[in-house]
Order: sequence, then C-alpha cells, then structure tokens
Amino acid sequence: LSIPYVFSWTLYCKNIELKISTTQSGLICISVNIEIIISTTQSGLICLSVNIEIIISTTQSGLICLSVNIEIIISTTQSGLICISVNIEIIIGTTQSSLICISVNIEIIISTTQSSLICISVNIEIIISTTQSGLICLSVNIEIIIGTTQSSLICISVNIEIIISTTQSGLICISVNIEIIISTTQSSLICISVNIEIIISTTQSGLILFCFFSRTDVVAVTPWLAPIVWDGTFDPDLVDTIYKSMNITIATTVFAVGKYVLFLRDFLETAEKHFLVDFNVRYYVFTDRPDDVPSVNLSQGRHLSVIQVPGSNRWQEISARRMEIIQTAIERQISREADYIFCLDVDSKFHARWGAESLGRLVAVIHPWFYQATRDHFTYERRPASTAYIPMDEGDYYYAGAVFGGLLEEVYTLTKVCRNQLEEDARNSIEAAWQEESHLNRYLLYNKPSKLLSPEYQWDDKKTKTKEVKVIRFSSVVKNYAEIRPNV
Ligand SMILES: CC(=O)N[C@H]1[C@@H](OP(=O)(O)OP(=O)(O)OC[C@H]2O[C@@H](n3ccc(=O)[nH]c3=O)[C@H](O)[C@@H]2O)O[C@H](CO)[C@H](O)[C@@H]1O
Ligand SMILES: [Mn+2]
Repeated sequence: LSIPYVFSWTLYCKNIELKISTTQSGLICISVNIEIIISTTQSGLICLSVNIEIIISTTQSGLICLSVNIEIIISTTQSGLICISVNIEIIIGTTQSSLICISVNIEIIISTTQSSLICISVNIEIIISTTQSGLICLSVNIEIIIGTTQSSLICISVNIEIIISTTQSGLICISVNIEIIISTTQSSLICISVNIEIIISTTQSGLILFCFFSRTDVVAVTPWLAPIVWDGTFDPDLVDTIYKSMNITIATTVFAVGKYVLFLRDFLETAEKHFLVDFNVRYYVFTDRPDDVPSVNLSQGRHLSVIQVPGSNRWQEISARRMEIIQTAIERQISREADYIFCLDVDSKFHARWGAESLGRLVAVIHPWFYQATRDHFTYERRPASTAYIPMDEGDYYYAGAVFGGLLEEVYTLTKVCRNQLEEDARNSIEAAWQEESHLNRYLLYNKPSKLLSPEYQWDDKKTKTKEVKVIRFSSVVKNYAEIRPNV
C-alpha cells in the first residue's frame, strides 16, 4: 500500500482529540487523547484530571510503537492536601536499529501531606530493553511505601531493585538493592533499616569493583569537583578520626530574636545528641531576650555564649542582619575562640549524626525544596538593580540560607561581602527576594563552595521524605508564622 499524498484528519472536540495522519515518508499515526481537567486554583485548590492517551504509530524504518497511558489525578493542595494518582503506562515499541523496549509502569499514590501526612505509594516497574550498540538493560523495581510523618512518624518502605546492564565499551553492571526501612521517629524512636546493596561492575580500564553500601542514585560531586555530602558516600568514623586529631573548635551561631527564643531548647538539646559529638563546639546565641535562654546540659568540650542584639519589628530585617552581626562577632570574639564556624537557623532540630564530614573551607547546603529543580525555577534575585542579582542563565545550585559555614576567615569574608551588599541594596531601597539567602546565593555563585551538604543537612518537616534522602540530619520544624514572627 502506498499513500500518494500527505493525509491528516483531526477531530477535535473540546477535550477529545482524534488524529489520523500520514506523513511524507508514509508514516501512519493514530492518536486518541481524552483529557478532562477540572481545576480551581489558589486557596481552595481542586484538580481533577483524567487523561487517556492511545498512540499507535509506525515511524521511519518500519518502527512500531504502541503506547497506552491512563492517568487519573485527584488532588487538592495547600493546607489539607489530598492527592490520589493512578498511573498505568504500557509501552511496547521497537525503535531504530531493532531496539526493543517493554515498559510496564503501575503507580498508585495516595497521599495527604502537611500536618498529618499519609502516604501510600505502590510502584511496580518492569523495563526490558536493548538499546543502540547492543546494550541490554533489565530493571525490576518494586517499591512499597506506607508512611505518616511528623509528630508520630511511621514509615515503612520496602524497595527491591534489580538492575542488570551492559553499557557501551563492554562494561557490566549488576546492582541488587534491597531496602527495608521501618521507623517511627521523634520522642519514641524506633528505627530499623536494612539496606543490602550489591554492585558488581567493571570499569573502562577493566577493573572489577565490588561495592557494598555505595550510592548510585545521587550525584556526589559538583562540576568543580567539590564533594556533595550524601549518606553512604563517606566513612563516618574515618572522617571523624581525621578531624579529631587536629583538635579543632567549631563555632555555631544561632539567632533567637523575639519569640524565636522558644526554639532554642529543642535546637540545643538535639544538637548535644547529634551535632559534632565529641568535638569542641562553641554555641553563640544572639538574642534580645537573654533571660529567656534555656539552660541546657552541655557535654564536655562544649560552651555557650549569649550575645545581646537588638530586636526588630520586621522578620526580614532580623534574618538579614545576621550577616552584619556574625561579621562583627567574628572580629570581636569568635576569631580567637574557634577554627571553623557554622551559621544555623534556630527553628530546627537535629535528628541524626552531623559529623566532621560537614567541615570544609567553605560549606553550603542545597535547599531541600530545590535540589530536584532546574535552574530556571531557582528563586534567585532576578532584578539587576539588586546587588544579589543573578541572570537567568547563571547559577549552580539553590543554597539554603539556614546553613552555611567553613573556615573562620572564609565565612568572615562571606558575611562581610553579603553585609555590604545588603546595605548597598538598603541605600537603594531594594530588598532582595529572599533577603540574605539571595545574597548568599549570589556570593556562592562567584565564590564556589569547597563542599556542599545534601538536603539531609537541611530538610523541612513540611516536605515528605524522598527516596534518595536516606537520613534526615537537621530539619526545619513546622511553625505558625503569624504566631511567631513580629510581622507577616
Ligand atoms: C530553610 C531556609 O533556608 N530558610 C531561610 C528562609 O526562611 P525561614 O522561614 O526559615 O526563615 P526564619 O523565619 O527561620 O528566619 C531565619 C532565622 O532568623 C532568625 N529569626 C527570624 C525571625 C525572628 O523573628 N526571630 C529570629 O530570631 C531565626 O534564627 C530564624 O531561624 O528565608 C530566610 C530569609 O528570608 C532565611 O534565609 C532562612 O535561612
Ligand atoms: Mn528557618
């Protein structure tokens, strides 16, 4: 059968689309697409989306591709989040040079997030494919997650992953990953975590590597070769031993202005359990309410100084002025008392080890809400009038303002530059989108950090734990902004 001319017929009726077309090289494509979307946005969001898509097509060189995709999404977001998502996807296809690809993907997600989080996720994925240059890839992935988080956290996660693949240049990679996590955290902690991972791989130079407990699911180095600290990429005991032999002291600044003094007890008590345990740590608490600083038992080698600072009726100013105050405190006091420094948000708690792996010349943390986002979604300051300005086509990561640190002299320069830029902006009556966090991001773009901490080191209790975050070390607590801040 030869089709003498290009033919295209489309029935388009509101949300139903039926398309039959032939293209110049005799390709046939039948596409049925039914889509129903009901949505109201802002404040009371409702979103109902039904999407059925069937595509049958032959492409150049006789390829056949059958794709069935059924997707049902029901969701209301913000405050009372409900999200039901059923996704069935079947793809059978042969592609160029006789590639075979069978992919079955069944995904069921039921979740309500924030306050009382419930999350049921069943994910079965079977992929069999041969790709160009004869690669074979077999991947079986079964994932079951049942979890409620915050206050009474329960999390059951079963993850079985089998990957067999050969890659270009004849590499073989066998990866078996079985992961069982049962955990309730906070107050009555129970945590059972079984992680068996076997990786056998041969690399280009013919080496065979047997790796146990290694990471293949995250990138652990920046393009400028700074490590990104993820659990499983370092030996905690070894790294602590190395730094302990240096007999260093780590300064830790924390601001508790106005009602934020309420966060101090949890912050300090959990820090004593998890933060640089067995190291010399000096806390510097900056507050306008020195009488409200709680007395917390400190371990040996640990000290706390209270430094009085003025209050303010704008949280933006309290947050931003930290740069100036830290700079001054380093000059006056801290430079004589410590080698390294961390500057942390007080509205947070430690949940697990934060050790010497975090130390480096200049250290920043990847913001938990942006580590999966692309650069165009980063909330950098975008107005050229601000000294925190970052053009759309620049930027490496979006760093959180809640954690930065490093050698004292490095952080001194950072705070000084950011302070000067904040003051220059103030003189020009412009305030960067995220105050000192915007200036920090601008500074770190042109002064690359020597070490990045993964979002394990700055999680957010409002955010459901993701698969690659094996351990939450430090996390922002959920707070009622209207109650706790001097202005909204
Ligand atoms: C996770 C993260 O990266 N958070 C950043 C974000 O929102 P956040 O919502 O985390 O800001 P926030 O309310 O925690 O304020 C930052 C910090 O300033 C101090 N504080 C603030 C208000 C107050 O009344 N009293 C007081 O002491 C306190 O130490 C607090 O932790 O944006 C802020 C700047 O806009 C900072 O960059 C925060 O680090
Ligand atoms: Mn905070």
